Amino acid sequence: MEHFQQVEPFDYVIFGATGDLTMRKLLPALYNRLRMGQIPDNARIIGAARSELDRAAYVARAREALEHFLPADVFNSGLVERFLGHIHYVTLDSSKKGAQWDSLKTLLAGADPDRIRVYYFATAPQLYASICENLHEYGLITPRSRVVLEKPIGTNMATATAINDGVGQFFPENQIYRIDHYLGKETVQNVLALRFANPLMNAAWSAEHIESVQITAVETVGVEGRAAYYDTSGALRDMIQNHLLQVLCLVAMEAPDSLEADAVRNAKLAVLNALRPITEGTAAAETVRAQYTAGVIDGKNVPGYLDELGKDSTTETYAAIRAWVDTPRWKNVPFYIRTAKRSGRKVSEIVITFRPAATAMFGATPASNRLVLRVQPNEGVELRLNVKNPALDVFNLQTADLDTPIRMEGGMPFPDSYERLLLDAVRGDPVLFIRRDEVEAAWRWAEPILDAWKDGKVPMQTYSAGSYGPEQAVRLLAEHGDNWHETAE
Ligand SMILES: NC(=O)C1=CN([C@@H]2O[C@H](COP(=O)(O)OP(=O)(O)OC[C@H]3O[C@@H](n4cnc5c(N)ncnc54)[C@H](OP(=O)(O)O)[C@@H]3O)[C@@H](O)[C@H]2O)C=CC1
Ligand SMILES: O=C1O[C@H](COP(=O)(O)O)[C@@H](O)[C@H](O)[C@H]1O
Repeated sequence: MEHFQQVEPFDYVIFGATGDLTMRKLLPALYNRLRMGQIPDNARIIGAARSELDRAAYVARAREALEHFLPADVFNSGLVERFLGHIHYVTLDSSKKGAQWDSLKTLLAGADPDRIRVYYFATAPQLYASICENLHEYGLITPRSRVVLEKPIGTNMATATAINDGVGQFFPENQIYRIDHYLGKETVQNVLALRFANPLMNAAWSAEHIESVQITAVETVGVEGRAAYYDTSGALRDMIQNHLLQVLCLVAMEAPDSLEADAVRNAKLAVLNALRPITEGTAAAETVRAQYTAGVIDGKNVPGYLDELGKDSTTETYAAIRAWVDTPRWKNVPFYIRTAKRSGRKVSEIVITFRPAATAMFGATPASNRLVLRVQPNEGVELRLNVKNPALDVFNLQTADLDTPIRMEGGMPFPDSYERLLLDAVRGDPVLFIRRDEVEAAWRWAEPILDAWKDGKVPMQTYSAGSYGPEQAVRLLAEHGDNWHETAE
């Protein structure tokens, strides 16, 4: 049975409290932690946004959101009312100074000054610096305050640096928690357990035995209600610069000395710094970008990206990249990364393909061992082995998949990654959050790719909604005799 430990009393101030992220993810996550007995009775969740609402009106919105976003078997009206009792609201334009900040100050002053304060920025990143400036000016930053920054941390190196500088002027790095919800996913954290707690894996975890690595995160949804954001972002900024590079780091890093935040972050940073730059000259060979056209998903017709947007756009909804980690451990091992909106399936997985056995004793070369870490859905680990085919009287091989689901006791679904991360910030545990130098190293690698795309060095491909993606992405692997995991079935 997992043990959820209560945390110290806290005030969680959410800037952007009326927005999609708060309603869809943050409030349900905090409610679930209350259900698990983790939220102290006197903890407060303080919403802040410009909308002029009193506490009752905000609580009514929060109740509606919980009704809408929580699964029916998790929604318990008694517990929901208890949860709503923790909620407060202040109307506040965080870009401006003025009396509204005094209301927040008065509310916060009602608790012990040593109480943990988490300021969660679930609002536009352009506001982060001014929120911090105001928090400082109104005396709201205490030694036990921390700030959680939602992505995107910038759209390129310059804007990321500006955000980091703006926040860093008022909060030291050890009080800044840059959230990446992929790091809160159980199977992503399991990469560390699998690699470093199993000598069997650890011994084989290098170019000597590994032929290639695939990291996939594809989804059936399109841009939903977020077209305005997504069209200025695209697949590379939305998923690869952050989530998938973080996953790549965990797969590729050297063993950290401990699970302390800086040990893990230093090891990840070394990987980011070792990523081979993709330049205007190599982008066409190493990257593929594409937009979805109309298609069918789950039996339903869906429009193409441009029709959904209602205008022309050069934003990619699919990206595939062949990345190289230039360290002795990963010499000549391609890391294939891909992400897509409107794919035919929702899958996030890490696939490690091992080199085939170098033996002639079975006639044909045995199939490569393949390790699949299923991040979602059906979290689990799958290992393809060669075994003797018992059906024949000649000695022939067949493959057999060892498949272990990873489940909570009692078959309960895993907590949403936000649940863990929100409370890690309360506990002051930054190991699953990203340090400034990691964000900037990721931009140093990603930005030249975006530049090459903007300069037209890589043609925009198309793929039908519901398909696996553009043909060119298949070729990216075929050049090395590889194929994407689904095409191998
Ligand atoms: N939605 C999602 O799934 C995800 C979102 N994110 C990130 O989270 C952040 C929020 O996203 P999302 O919830 O979708 O955005 P929304 O546009 O839905 O919400 C924005 C929120 O910010 C508030 N706001 C806007 N301007 C101000 C201001 N000047 N002062 C105070 N509050 C303000 C809005 O409320 P009001 O108008 O009342 O002021 C609203 O509560 C963004 O950085 C986004 O990139 C990251 C990952 C996923
Ligand atoms: O950060 C984001 O992630 C989601 C995908 O997350 P997942 O946990 O469902 O895999 C993606 O839909 C969204 O565009 C992106 O901003």
